[in-house]
Amino acid sequence: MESMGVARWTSTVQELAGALGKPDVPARYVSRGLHEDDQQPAVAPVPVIDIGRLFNQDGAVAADNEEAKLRLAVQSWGLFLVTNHGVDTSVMDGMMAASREFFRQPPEEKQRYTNLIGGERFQLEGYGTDRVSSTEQILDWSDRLYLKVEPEDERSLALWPAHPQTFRNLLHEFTTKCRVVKDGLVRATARLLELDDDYFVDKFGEKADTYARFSYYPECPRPELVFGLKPHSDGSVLTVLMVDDTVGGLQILRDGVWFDVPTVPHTLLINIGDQTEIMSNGIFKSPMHRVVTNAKKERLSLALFYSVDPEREIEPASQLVDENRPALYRKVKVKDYIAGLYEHVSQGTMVIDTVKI
Ligand SMILES: O=C(O)CCC(=O)C(=O)O
Ligand SMILES: [Fe+2]
Repeated sequence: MESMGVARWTSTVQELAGALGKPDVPARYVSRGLHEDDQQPAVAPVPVIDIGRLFNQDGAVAADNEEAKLRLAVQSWGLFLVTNHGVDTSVMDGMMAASREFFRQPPEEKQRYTNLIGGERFQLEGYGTDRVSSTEQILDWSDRLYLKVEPEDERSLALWPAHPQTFRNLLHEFTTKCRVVKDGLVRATARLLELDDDYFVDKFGEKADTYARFSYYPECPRPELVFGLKPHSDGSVLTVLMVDDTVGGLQILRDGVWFDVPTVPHTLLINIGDQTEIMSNGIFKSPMHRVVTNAKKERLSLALFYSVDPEREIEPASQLVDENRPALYRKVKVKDYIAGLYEHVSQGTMVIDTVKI
């Protein structure tokens, strides 16, 4: 479908934003009505967890306290901030600066990493816009650089920016440190569910894949009409997110109300993904979130999506299923789930609904 000329959308949002001389946006980007929900959202009081303490089982009292915060976080918002995470501030700042520099390059430089094969067939990895499957699809006000970072031997280094020169090393360093954060968090999550500590670590498998998504949100002349990213939940087990600390935009839905997610320099944001919701049999929910646009400032984020080996199947943990709480999700192959996710995201629907029993 996307290879049909009619569905193609070759201009990136950045080019479009740069070319716009008047305060308007093409109709294809308009995804909400004027004044639909124009009340200033409250800031979500999401927990801030010191994971140095959480992971340190020797300091039992301190760890208990952090574990209580984690329990609260995953049972309420499904999203939390982490400090003391072991990723050097120089790596975080360097990675953000290098990504900004990548997106600031002229279009022809970035096109060397294009996500369109032969100029038209969409592939997951590379630089460009999201997949455009039909002319009816409402588009998001963001460009992306999407790269597989794990397994390391499956990296397509040709699509990793060579400029700035620091980019590749920083991304390698960042993902190496974030892997430790992810492993510790899935162990802590398993403990909360009274599963073996390594329950999720083992589920991931040797061929588990991790994708990095750099999102670039240009200034948008009509932020009240256009989303940087439409409401969605992540298809991952969990997502580690590093956001611009100078401009907000991420919002989270709770009980039908949208809240701003706070930004705190040098923290990482963690959100639970659909694969955890399925494996925890719905005890932990994958939160709906979205990104709003900003009229005056560009914004950047980097998400790492941690997923189970695509060839494996996931289902609710048998320990979490009994006659009082039957399985709420059916077994699904991860590869099929993720393929469904891309389809649903482009149509603005929820893939998790397709596996609910
Ligand atoms: O840019 C952000 O803050 C969030 C990005 C996000 O939700 C995603 O990439 O799935
Ligand atoms: Fe997301």
